[in-house]
Amino acid sequence: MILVDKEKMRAIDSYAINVLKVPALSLVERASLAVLKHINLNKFGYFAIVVGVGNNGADGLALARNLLARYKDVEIYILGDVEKASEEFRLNLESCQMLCEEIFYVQSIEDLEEMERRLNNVNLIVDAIFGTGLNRPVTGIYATVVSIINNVMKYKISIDIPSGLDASTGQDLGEVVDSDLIVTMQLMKKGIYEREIYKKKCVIEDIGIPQKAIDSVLYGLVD
Ligand SMILES: NC(=O)C1=CN([C@@H]2O[C@H](COP(=O)(O)OP(=O)(O)OC[C@H]3O[C@@H](n4cnc5c(N)ncnc54)[C@H](O)[C@@H]3O)[C@@H](O)[C@H]2O)[C@H](O)CC1
Ligand SMILES: [K+]
Repeated sequence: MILVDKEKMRAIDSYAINVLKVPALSLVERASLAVLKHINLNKFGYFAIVVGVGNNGADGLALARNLLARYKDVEIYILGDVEKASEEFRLNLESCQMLCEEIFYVQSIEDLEEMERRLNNVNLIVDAIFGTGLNRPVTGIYATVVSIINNVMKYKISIDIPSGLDASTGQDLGEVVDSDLIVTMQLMKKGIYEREIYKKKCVIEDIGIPQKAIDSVLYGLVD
């Protein structure tokens, strides 16, 4: 099994997008559908999607859009400054705004209290806060939200990486989302594989990153 650290994964993503011209939006969409296929829509109907403002969050918003497309009940919780959001995040947020009434920008203590209250009513929580972009300890409102998510007994899915885990070292950068399932994109991350508690609940999904991107970055194979 190929194992990559976050630097290598980000280099592969970048090669696919910038050299092989794979649209980033396509990768985000494929990531969202890769998670959707692991959700039993006959069993789960009321979702909380918790997003950061990077592309992990974009994956989460694309998943929210696909659930809303099926008239599922979705609440979206946004952490961070949307002004700093990625293009793929912004495009998916625009569509979610047309489909979803329940979009919450979590910034204050009152917002956190409301979130904690509302999470008791959903039956599946999606963690799309941080992926391979996590680059420092999780603190402040992010840490509080991870704790809120971990304290509510609901089925949880983490997109790509359980938020709080360093995808390269496997180090907990603060409290880590204690998800029931981790759907990691394209390649197994070293930080997951080296921690049995995460490895045993992680599935790998192909999101259409060309093998040529992987071979070029990992083995230097170029035409
Ligand atoms: N890159 C691609 O083509 C694809 C990526 N996918 C998904 O995107 C994430 C990586 O996205 P990125 O925007 O680089 O970073 P994150 O979304 O993981 O992080 C968001 C943002 O958060 C900031 N940040 C980092 N650490 C902290 C912290 N401790 N506290 C607060 N904020 C923090 C930092 O600025 C980051 O930029 C990848 O995991 C995939 O889920 C697609 O799946 C496929 C295409
Ligand atoms: K995540």
